[in-house]
Amino acid sequence: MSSLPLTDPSLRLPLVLSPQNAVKVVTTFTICWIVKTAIEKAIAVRRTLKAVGDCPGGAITWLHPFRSGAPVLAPFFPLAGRIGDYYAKYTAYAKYGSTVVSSALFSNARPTFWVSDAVALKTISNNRNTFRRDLEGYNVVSVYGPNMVATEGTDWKRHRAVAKPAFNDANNILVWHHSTRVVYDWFSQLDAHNPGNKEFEVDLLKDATEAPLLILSSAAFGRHNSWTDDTALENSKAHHIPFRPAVKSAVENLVPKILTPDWMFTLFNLIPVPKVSPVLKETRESFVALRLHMLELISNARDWVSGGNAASLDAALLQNLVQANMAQEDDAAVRRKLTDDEMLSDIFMFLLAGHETSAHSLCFTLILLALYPEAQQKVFEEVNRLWPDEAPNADTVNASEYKDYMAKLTYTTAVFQESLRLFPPVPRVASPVSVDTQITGRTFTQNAQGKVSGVQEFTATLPAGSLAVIDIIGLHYNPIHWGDDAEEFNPERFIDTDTHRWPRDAFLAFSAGPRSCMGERFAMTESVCFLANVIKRYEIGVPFALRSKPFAEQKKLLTQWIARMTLLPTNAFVTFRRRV
Ligand code: HEM
Repeated sequence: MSSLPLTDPSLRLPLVLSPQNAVKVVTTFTICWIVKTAIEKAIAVRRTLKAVGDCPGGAITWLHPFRSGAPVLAPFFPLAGRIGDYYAKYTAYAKYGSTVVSSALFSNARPTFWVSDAVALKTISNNRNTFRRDLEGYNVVSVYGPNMVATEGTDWKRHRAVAKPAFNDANNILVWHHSTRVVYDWFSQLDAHNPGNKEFEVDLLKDATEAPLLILSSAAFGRHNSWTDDTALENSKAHHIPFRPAVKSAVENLVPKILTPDWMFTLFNLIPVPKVSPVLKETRESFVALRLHMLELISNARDWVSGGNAASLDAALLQNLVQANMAQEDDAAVRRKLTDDEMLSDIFMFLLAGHETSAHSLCFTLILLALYPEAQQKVFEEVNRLWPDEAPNADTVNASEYKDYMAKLTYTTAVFQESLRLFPPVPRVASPVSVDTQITGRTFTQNAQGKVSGVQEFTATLPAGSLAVIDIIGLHYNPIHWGDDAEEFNPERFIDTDTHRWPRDAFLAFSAGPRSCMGERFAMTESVCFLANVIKRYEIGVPFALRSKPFAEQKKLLTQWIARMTLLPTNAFVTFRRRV
């Protein structure tokens, strides 16, 4: 009997794969892995959709709505009107006939509840033990370290306790004073370039967004820069990028900074690539320069405090942060102590939170006043009643009367609030759910004219681990709270009368509850002061090129926005003409 010829090479296993076979094996493995992952995900998503129970919706959201890619892809995805679409406002809720709708997040099969109901949102905002902070989503604002916005629990309380006392009445007086100074400084520039009462075009993003930064730098940090003068306070050794451009550039380039690993900055510096290398270089340099500027602010403030001059430092916020950093002796002070990183990061966070939000809101408000001349006329008449002659300028203003001014500028305030309702700078906030809980939503029917009927309460059960979305823009367009004309600009809705009290709980531009905006009074004061002064001096119009277009087209174009750190208006142009 002959044995098998085991030594025959044709019968040996191919221990070394040929390149073609290797490609085949890798491809097969990859396909198997993709199919397996897709099946697992599909099963997990199905299970998640069951977990959302009877809550209307039950859609799949493909992108995590609060991670870096989401705002960038927002103009294209999710598709128009779908749950998660930034521009859908209330459309998705109207589609499902419910103020709370559910979806399953594909990436991690997380049940997600989108909420546009004032009652449910009050529960969410006030119950922070159940509805937590989405800390991972705030990594983007923690480039310099941990800060108030990106912490919770005792750490957050410590940050908040240090900063909060600075946002008092005395600070609002400073805010009014510096807002007047900054706005008059701007007027001198505008008038110098546009003498007489010739009508001229203003690029609001370029020209007006500096104002809140200058006001914040002065009233919070004691840096009294002017529009043209960036160098007066510069200590030339360290910063070749002055403070204002450094802040602006850092804020604008925050997302690229977070998404780009350090080695890429180095690589693109060594190998210059057109368009990429210059942006990365500018990003890196502005963050370095801003750090140096903030350290300089801190160092000056420390000198003041240790020299016993703290009380005369007209920057309460900076003073509080620095004192909390220097705290050493008694227990109470030590409990409030801020580390160097925390203090630096809080300063950056305030520059970020207190600048773009107000700046973009002012752009939208001026655009709305250009589009609605009747509203502009009412603001003008109100301001004229307050200041029948000249409006007080930086030298003549008595800022301690700011409360009286604010009380008399109710229509101007209503215009700004209506602008915040229509274009909330922070359109949505995420809140992970820590334990099984319930919220009250409402089902309804809505006819083609937008009329709502048949409103009925229902209970949505949110399992632990799900995500609640505080849908500020959805809430602001909810007709149950704001009426059938919720899409329209109507400042009167913010004015209380004997028969109408505007729905406070349905206005979340500044959020609500313990994590609400610390700078709300600051922002309202600076914005009302800014608007009153601008309208007293100038008549605002729509850009020349749009004058022949129908109103709907003008409105559509001028109010376009994209989602960035805050809602960013993309066609912020108006005309100014000096009133005689
Ligand atoms: C129109 C202007 C403003 C709007 C619409 C606005 C809106 C908001 C919103 C919605 C939040 C909550 C964000 C979240 O939970 O993720 C917030 C938080 C905050 N805002 Fe504002 N803000 C404005 C101006 C300001 C100003 C001028 C300052 C400071 C000078 C400021 C300081 C803060 C701080 C420190 C927080 C964090 C509070 C905390 O986490 O406890 N904001 N703001």
